[in-house]
Amino acid sequence: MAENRIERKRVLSRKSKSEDVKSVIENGVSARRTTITNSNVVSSKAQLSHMYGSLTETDLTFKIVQLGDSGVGKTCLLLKFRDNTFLSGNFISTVGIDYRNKVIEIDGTKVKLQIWDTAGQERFRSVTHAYYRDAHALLLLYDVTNKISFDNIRAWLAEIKEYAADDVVIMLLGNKTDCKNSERVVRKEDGENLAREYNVAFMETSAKTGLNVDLAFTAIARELLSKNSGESNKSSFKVQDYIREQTQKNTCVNCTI
Ligand SMILES: Nc1nc2c(ncn2[C@@H]2O[C@H](COP(=O)(O)OP(=O)(O)OP(=O)(O)O)[C@@H](O)[C@H]2O)c(=O)[nH]1
Repeated sequence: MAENRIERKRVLSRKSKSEDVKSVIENGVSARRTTITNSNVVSSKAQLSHMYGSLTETDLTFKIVQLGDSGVGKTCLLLKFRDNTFLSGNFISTVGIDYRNKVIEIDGTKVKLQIWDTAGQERFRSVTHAYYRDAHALLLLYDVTNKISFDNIRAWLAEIKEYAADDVVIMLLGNKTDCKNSERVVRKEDGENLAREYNVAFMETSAKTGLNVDLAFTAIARELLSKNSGESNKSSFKVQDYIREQTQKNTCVNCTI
C-alpha cells in the first residue's frame, strides 16, 4: 500500500533498471530497488537473487547494517565502498532503509556483503530496529567534527544490545577525517577509548577521500569469515590487530613516496 511505502534516498534511485543490470554484469553487484516496504523485502530479495543469482555466485553472504546519527556519512561510506563515488554538496537524509550488495574475494572465498544503509533520524528508529536482529555485523558511525554524534554512540550501543543478536560483530567508525584539524572535535584517542570500553573494533575513515573505507568492510568480512569457520573460538583472527597491521602498512607506503 502506498502509505506503507518507504521512499528510498535520492540520487541512489536515479539509475535505471537496465543500468543496474549492466552494473551487476560489470561489477558483480546487485541492483537496487526503488521502494522498500517491510513486507516486500523478502520477496524483492528473492526476486533479485533469482534474476541475478548466476551473475553473483558467492560462497557466503553476510548482512551488515550501518547505524549512526543523521549526517555522519553512512550513505557516503557505502557509495564510496561500492561505487568509489562521493556525494558532496546538498545533504539529503535517507528515508527509511535501503541496501546494496558488493561481492569481495578474501583468500579465494567469494563473499557477498549485503550492506543496509539506515536512516539516522529518530523518526525512523522503529523501522530500522527490525533490521538489527539478523545482522551479522553492525558498522556504527560518528562524525569526528560533530561531538553530539560521538556522545550518542553510547545510546546507539544500548539500542544494539536491545535489538541485535548477542554475537553480532560491531565496528565503531569515526568518519570525516579529511576535515580540517580546526573542525575536528573528537580526538582519535576518544574513539579508541570508547571502542575499548565496549570491546568493539575501531578505526577512523573518510568517505570523501576513501581513507580506510575498503579496510573497514574487508576487516568486518574477515572477522565474519573467521567466525563462520569457527576460528574466532581459537582466537586466531583478531580484527583490531588486522586493522593495526593494515593501517601501519598504508602509513609506511605513504612514508616512502
Ligand atoms: N568532508 C566529508 N563530508 C562527508 C563525509 N561523509 C559524508 N559527508 C557529507 O556529510 C553529509 C551527510 O552524508 P550522508 O552520507 O548522507 O549521511 P547519513 O549518515 O547517510 O545521513 P542520514 O541519511 O540522514 O542518516 C553529506 O553532505 C556528505 O557529503 C566525509 O567523509 N567527509
